[in-house]
Amino acid sequence: MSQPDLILPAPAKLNLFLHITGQRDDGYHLLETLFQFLSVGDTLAFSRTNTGDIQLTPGLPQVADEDNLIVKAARALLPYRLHTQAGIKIELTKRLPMGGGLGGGSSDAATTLLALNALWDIHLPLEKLAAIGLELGADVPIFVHGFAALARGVGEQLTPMHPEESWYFIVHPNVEVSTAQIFTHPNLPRNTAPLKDPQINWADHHNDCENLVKSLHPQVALAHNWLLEYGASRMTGTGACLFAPFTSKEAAQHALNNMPASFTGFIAQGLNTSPAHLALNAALVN
Ligand SMILES: C[C@@](CO)(OP(=O)(O)O)[C@H](O)COP(=O)(O)OP(=O)(O)OC[C@H]1O[C@@H](n2ccc(N)nc2=O)[C@H](O)[C@@H]1O
Ligand SMILES: Nc1ncnc2c1ncn2[C@@H]1O[C@H](COP(=O)(O)OP(=O)(O)O)[C@@H](O)[C@H]1O
Repeated sequence: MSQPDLILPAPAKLNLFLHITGQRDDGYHLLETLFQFLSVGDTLAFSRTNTGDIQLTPGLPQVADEDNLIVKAARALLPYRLHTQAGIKIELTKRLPMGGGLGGGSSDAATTLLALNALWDIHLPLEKLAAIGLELGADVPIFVHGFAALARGVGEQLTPMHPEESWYFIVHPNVEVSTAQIFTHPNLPRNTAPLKDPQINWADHHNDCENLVKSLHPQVALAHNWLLEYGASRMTGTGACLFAPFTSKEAAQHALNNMPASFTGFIAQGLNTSPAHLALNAALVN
């Protein structure tokens, strides 16, 4: 077996807070949310082919290949290839839970855009790559740009931020939350006042989806009640995962060791630069 041409991580993200400040005419919600990357994520290995097509191995059992955000991202770049016979084989190592609010699908899509932009000699600027990504999902641009940021609009207007790179304990209550269901629910709060000062201590803010998700999914409320014993903790995105910050890896590991068997969890470090960008830059230099 020959070695892949490029191996890149697709990191998870946390929404350290998530305010909903309004709704657009097309139904999409206006957000103010602070994104930070995590040191844990999926891994994608890319091998160039000259068959002109896109192969994904293994696919995801729950998602048809044509709906997989990896395949959709690769397809979106087909028109920009210099050579129509340029193809790609992508091997996916999936670690992130789906529908967990950790952005795994969006991150996989962004990593694919970054990789093929290089491997297919496309070299679009990141701004253009992020615009292509936004068509695939509201969270794709933050992963394409690769810096921790306060996101406004539907997640595409980014102001770089530098939250503390804490260790986190992330708890998955083992339920999957549908983003579309939360955003169409009548009880979702939609009128949090926009922040006046972008210098943010994230712990002072909140996640507008949290109470609704906990009322619809009691397992999330149970997990949160347990995690609150370890201090400030919060839901990420539209759930279901919850996170709590720790000052050391050991303290986060201690909480993980005490976790009830009905939940799953992991520890990870918060990162203000995406490991996908660090790995891509390192590969391009070598
Ligand atoms: C709210 C966030 C915060 O990170 O939640 P998570 O999905 O990560 O939990 C994201 O922006 C989600 O982004 P993403 O998961 O890419 O959403 P999309 O595929 O674009 O949209 C899924 C559905 O959610 C709704 N949606 C999404 C984003 C948004 N700002 N307003 C919305 O109303 C739309 O109804 C859309 O049909
Ligand atoms: N490569 C992928 N990885 C994960 N989910 C994907 C992927 N491609 C498409 N999806 C779809 O996107 C949905 C949201 O996935 P994900 O990004 O992991 O969750 P979240 O948006 O809650 O963080 C999944 O339930 C799945 O149907």
